[in-house]
Amino acid sequence: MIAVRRVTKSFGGLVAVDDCSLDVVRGSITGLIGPNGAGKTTLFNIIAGFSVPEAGEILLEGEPVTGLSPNRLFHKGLVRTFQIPRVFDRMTVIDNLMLVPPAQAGESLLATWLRPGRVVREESENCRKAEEVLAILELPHLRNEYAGNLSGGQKKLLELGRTMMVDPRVALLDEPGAGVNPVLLAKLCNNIARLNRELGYTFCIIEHDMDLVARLCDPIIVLAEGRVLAQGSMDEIRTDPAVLEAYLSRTVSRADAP
Ligand SMILES: Nc1ncnc2c1ncn2[C@@H]1O[C@H](COP(=O)(O)OP(=O)(O)OP(=O)(O)O)[C@@H](O)[C@H]1O
Repeated sequence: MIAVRRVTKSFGGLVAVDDCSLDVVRGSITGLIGPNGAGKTTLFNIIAGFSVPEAGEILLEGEPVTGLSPNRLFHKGLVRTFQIPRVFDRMTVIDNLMLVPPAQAGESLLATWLRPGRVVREESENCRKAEEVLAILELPHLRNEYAGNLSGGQKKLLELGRTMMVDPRVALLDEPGAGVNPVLLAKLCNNIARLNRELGYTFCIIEHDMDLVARLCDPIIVLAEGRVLAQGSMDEIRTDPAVLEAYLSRTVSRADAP
């Protein structure tokens, strides 16, 4: 689904992603893990068009997409969420969902005059889809709540819901579990697994919560210093000496820090 080929990105003298190549296989829930500063978010930003690499290439189902804007990639079915959910606080939950589908006729003043039937049809289809998403995520009771009043975990569910509004081919989730209470986390995991199993969504997930990774992800790709250090199942990763070394050395160096 996604091929990263020899991608490099630096900030000043610091090489954040270093000649990195990896694949996200169609239909998988691929985990992307690694110590702080390993380059995970930088790589996500490059894949989703928020940042342009100095070298290398990104392919989406074989098509070169390096440097395309997030908007163009969104239209090609690639969506991403953020560690801190980006929802519209002053809009209701249902409006946050209905706003997502691209190029709605109702956004054009001319279309509302010339093709009112089409605008109404699109809007009601959009509303039906949003209600369906709310039902799947078990959020109908929050339908008319302002997004700004939701808890952090509920916002993460809403953000997942926003990706579902466009039936993405692949969704990149940045730390979906961070700051989410255990009850909502279980719900979030169930939904990701279900979307993968029943609707065939491909996911690539950055996550520090190893329970979540073990529960959802296969394969798991470990990044360290901007490169792929290891990949495989959780059992393979857990016992890989290079992976243990990368995590342990970080823990030790942090413990040594003043
Ligand atoms: N905009 C930027 N300007 C300068 N340096 C940056 C920038 N973005 C990232 N970096 C640096 O690049 C390196 C990789 O950062 P990145 O955020 O991609 O790592 P990460 O694996 O996502 O870390 P974490 O798990 O802590 O989120 C880090 O050393 C970071 O300080």
